[in-house]
Amino acid sequence: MRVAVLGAAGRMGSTVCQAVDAAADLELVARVDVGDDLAVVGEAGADVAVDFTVPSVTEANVHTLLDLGVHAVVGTTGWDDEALLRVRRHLDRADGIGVLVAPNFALGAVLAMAFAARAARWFESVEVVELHHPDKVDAPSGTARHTAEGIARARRAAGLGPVPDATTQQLDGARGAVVDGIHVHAVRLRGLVAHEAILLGNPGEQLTIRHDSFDRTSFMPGVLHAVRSIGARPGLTVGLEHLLDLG
Ligand SMILES: NC(=O)C1=CN([C@@H]2O[C@H](COP(=O)(O)OP(=O)(O)OC[C@H]3O[C@@H](n4cnc5c(N)ncnc54)[C@H](O)[C@@H]3O)[C@@H](O)[C@H]2O)C=CC1
Ligand SMILES: O=C(O)C1=N[C@H](C(=O)O)C[C@H](O)C1
Repeated sequence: MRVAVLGAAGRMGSTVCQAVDAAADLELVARVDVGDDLAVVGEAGADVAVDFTVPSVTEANVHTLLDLGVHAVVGTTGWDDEALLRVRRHLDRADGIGVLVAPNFALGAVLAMAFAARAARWFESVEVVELHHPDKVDAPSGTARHTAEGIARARRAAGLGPVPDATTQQLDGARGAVVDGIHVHAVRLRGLVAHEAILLGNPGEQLTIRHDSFDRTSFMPGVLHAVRSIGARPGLTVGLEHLLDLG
């Protein structure tokens, strides 16, 4: 299988290039970074392109890949419902092509999100705290947004109301961002890579579900699994959980 990497000079892109290079069944045929023409992906005969670029360009990259007939595995964050809908519509005209948009490829992070959604219906309170390196450009993390959305969906399905919160006075931002009714807090600290804690509370007890990526190699098994699987999954898939039978 022939693989192109977009954002190849970045922290994630360079790690993906190493992982693809080291995989006997994959061939790295194009390394693309800022200023390069995406046409090289088609010229190199790539079957799949992996995108770890920046939120401001990732959607345009995916549309170009679809025009080139190349499957896409996207780890870049910053996607909203409108952008996903535009890709879905484009896919209607791109027969047999698959696109995966996944906010986190670490298997432990995907499991943490699944566990949190499973636990959510049994707890009155829940908040999400994400902690990252300070070079990250978006907040809250894509993972935290996806986590909060999964929790909110599970709470709605169980008929739970809003989380309790008596706050009537606050400094702006003191209670974090609110994603689908769930409070999400973002920490940026030198030395960190990517971490998330989901705090679930009931009278007299707390459950904490925590995941830590200490190194970007943690994302590689999930990325390679997606690269190998996406060709058999036409259309748009959001979240690696759907490729791991956890969705
Ligand atoms: N889904 C997941 O498991 C993970 C997702 N991420 C996300 O991946 C993205 C990248 O993260 P990092 O590698 O840490 O960032 P980074 O800043 O180290 O790398 C981004 C790279 O994209 C390049 N780039 C910018 N515009 C481009 C364009 N138009 N075409 C091609 N390349 C372009 C930059 O020059 C840079 O080399 C972020 O959105 C981050 O949140 C990060 C880690 C894991
Ligand atoms: O920017 C990062 O580093 C990460 N971004 C993703 C996110 O926003 O969720 C995944 C992981 O947390 C690392």
